[in-house]
Amino acid sequence: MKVGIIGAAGRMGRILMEATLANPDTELAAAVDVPGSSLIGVDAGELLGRQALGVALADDLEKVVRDAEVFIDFTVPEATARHIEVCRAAGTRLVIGTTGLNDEQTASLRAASEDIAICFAPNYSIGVNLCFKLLETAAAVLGDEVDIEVIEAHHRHKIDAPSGTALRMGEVVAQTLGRDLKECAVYGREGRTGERDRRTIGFETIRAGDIVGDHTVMFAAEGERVEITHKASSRMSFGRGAVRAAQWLGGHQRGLFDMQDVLGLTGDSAGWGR
Ligand SMILES: NC(=O)C1=CN([C@@H]2O[C@H](COP(=O)(O)OP(=O)(O)OC[C@H]3O[C@@H](n4cnc5c(N)ncnc54)[C@H](OP(=O)(O)O)[C@@H]3O)[C@@H](O)[C@H]2O)C=CC1
Ligand SMILES: O=C(O)C1=N[C@H](C(=O)O)C[C@H](O)C1
Repeated sequence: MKVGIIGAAGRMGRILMEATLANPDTELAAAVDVPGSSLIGVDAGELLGRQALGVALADDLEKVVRDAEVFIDFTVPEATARHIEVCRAAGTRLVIGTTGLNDEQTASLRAASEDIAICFAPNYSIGVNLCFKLLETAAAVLGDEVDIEVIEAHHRHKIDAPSGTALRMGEVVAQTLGRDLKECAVYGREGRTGERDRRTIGFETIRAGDIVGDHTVMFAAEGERVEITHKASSRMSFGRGAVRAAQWLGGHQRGLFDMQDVLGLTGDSAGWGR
């Protein structure tokens, strides 16, 4: 399968190109980064410190959108919003890893999936997607008798908070408990906060050094607590998952999916794909 990478010069872009090259069933067919980048025109192989691959870094998805069967986009929300429209017009499939999309951008993604197949997930690692299922079980068993906090830590370069994964974890728990995350989320605390309301779900964010991505959901009762933790130690865990999603998307013409669909973990809890 011919795969194109958008945001190819970024932290994840480079990993995604390596993951595409390492997979015997995928071929790196295109690479795109931001217009004006000094790396435009450079061969993708050179970007990776390898021999030339014959794929020059393009400055606009529109120029190469027909060179690949599926594109993988890990960039920024404004760029992803445009890439969705370019792929929609060309009929090209899209795997999206970008986090921090606003409601309007998510709605346009949903609309585009009426014409093309899109996979949209805040985290493509197998471990985090397993954690989403474990969280459903924990929330269902522990119910309203516990205080729930989502704690995440990432590298100092991350520009959005809380992480997309933390928000999804909160959504999974809230939905299992019949709560609306928009109404019950508390983002950080400071000053005279008053006693904790048990129906809230708290979020704490750490940004430091080179942390790849840590997430913990704490269910704390009187006398005991349960913590479900995932720690990513390599971005390749996300890269391999996204390339797997790209392959899987090849079997679909249109529709909105997430990594739970790719892994066959789809249950009752709604992901972004439903
Ligand atoms: N779903 C998942 O599993 C994961 C999701 N992510 C998410 O992926 C996104 C990217 O993360 P990361 O790789 O660390 O970030 P980086 O900043 O390292 O990479 C983003 C790349 O996209 C480029 N870019 C910006 N605008 C455009 C544009 N209009 N067209 C093409 N390329 C563009 C940037 O260029 P420049 O820097 O020059 O602006 C940069 O090279 C984030 O939203 C992050 O949260 C990250 C890891 C896992
Ligand atoms: O920006 C990152 O690095 C990551 N972002 C994703 C998120 O926001 O959840 C996934 C992963 O934790 C790494």
